[in-house]
Amino acid sequence: MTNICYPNKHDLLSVEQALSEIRHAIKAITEQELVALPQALGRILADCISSPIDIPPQRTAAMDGYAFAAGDLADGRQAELQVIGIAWAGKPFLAQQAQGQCVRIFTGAVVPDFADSVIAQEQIEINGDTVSLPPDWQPYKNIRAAGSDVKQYEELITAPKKLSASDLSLLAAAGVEQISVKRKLRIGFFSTGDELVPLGEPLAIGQIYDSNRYLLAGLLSDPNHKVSDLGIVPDDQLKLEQTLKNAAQQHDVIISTGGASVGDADFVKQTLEKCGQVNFWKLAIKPGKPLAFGKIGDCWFFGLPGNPVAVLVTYEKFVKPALEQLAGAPPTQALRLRVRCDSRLKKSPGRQEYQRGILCQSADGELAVRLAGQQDSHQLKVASQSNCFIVLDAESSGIDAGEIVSVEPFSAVL
Ligand SMILES: Nc1nc2c(c(=O)[nH]1)N[C@H]1C(S)=C(S)[C@@H](COP(=O)(O)OP(=O)(O)OC[C@H]3O[C@@H](n4cnc5c(N)ncnc54)[C@H](O)[C@@H]3O)O[C@H]1N2
Ligand code: MOO
Repeated sequence: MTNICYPNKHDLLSVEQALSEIRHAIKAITEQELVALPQALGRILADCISSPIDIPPQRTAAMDGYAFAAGDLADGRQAELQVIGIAWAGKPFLAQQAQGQCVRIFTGAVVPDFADSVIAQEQIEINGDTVSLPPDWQPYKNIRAAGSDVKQYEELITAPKKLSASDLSLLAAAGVEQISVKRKLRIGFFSTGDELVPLGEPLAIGQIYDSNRYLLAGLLSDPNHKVSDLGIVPDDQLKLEQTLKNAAQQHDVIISTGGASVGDADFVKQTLEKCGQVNFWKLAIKPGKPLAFGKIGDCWFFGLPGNPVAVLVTYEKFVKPALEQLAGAPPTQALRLRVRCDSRLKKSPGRQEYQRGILCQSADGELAVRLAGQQDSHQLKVASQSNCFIVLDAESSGIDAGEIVSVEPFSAVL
């Protein structure tokens, strides 16, 4: 029998210390690739882009109506104008105009050179081929100047930025077809555990279905990721070592779940130590305490705990920001709200807790949160019913119903 030294609670790193360790360790990839605009949604812009053209390229009408030269008319007086042609969007009116004449014009059409004003059709009266302007007509209205959205050579989007639908629309308006983005991260993930069975097979006694790989596949779904599912690895140190070494050759990041704790079949931390380096292991967070972070060759490694809710929390708090940083994305942070909590929350001081909650908004806009259910870290149904984390500081010893708490809604970032 060997003497074993069990780590105690004083070995736990705080959430802030762990995030700072990750921030200092990880450097963004520098490689880029060109993609066509429709493929750029959600990708990370690598270089700033300037507009090759004015947007809009010419002066255009903002209303359906009539284009005329205000200088032809006496201020504040009713006026009759002869309609001499039509300017359509895409089919400009190119002929000359004489004093007292105007052109029928539609929204988006180029405003003829002679005109400096457009009046909306609701404001005029039509008499045959003339229109009469009301006495209160106003000059210089309803014309969008060339470049009034963006001037030629003006910067359209500053890099780095995760490209949104509005960004793609802006780039398309400027005629930009190819976009330089950061290359995708190659990410491999696997589950460890002799008890795990893939979907489609019957369960023998003691076995459970591997749910973590489906959780991770969903969490990792992002246009900046090229993800490989490496399956289930048994609780066998040699097999784990081989998997880690092979996967490290082909990926930027490997993520495992399970085997991260201190049981006799938990080999993740010691295997990481053998194949590479351990930057940290064991955090003052609940759930998610036995999280291992390190490196094998050039490949970053996250050994997440096996409990499914601990996977959710450690992915959101540590893996997600690490992947964003590695991918060269601008940093984001979870939106944190201070709201009333309608449940009593139990907690022992020591670890920062991410309890699963349900955030609601009343008809008058007031926010309140309640506990989604029991908080054991195997309870996936409660996680599935929740829509936010209720964040309790490490020192907190719980709260009474009615107190104000910090809440992080899922999928809301700043
Ligand atoms: N003596 C101690 N025991 C434990 C500690 C501790 O500090 N001292 N920490 C506990 C905490 S906290 C966690 S979290 C777990 C994590 O342990 P492991 O990372 O080693 O995870 P496993 O033991 O492999 O599994 C834990 C639990 O999760 C189930 N599991 C694992 N993988 C999957 C999967 N892919 N899909 C679904 N469910 C999975 C597994 O069957 C276990 O029930 O350790 C505590 N123990
Ligand atoms: O961190 Mo564990 O995830 O408390 O169960």
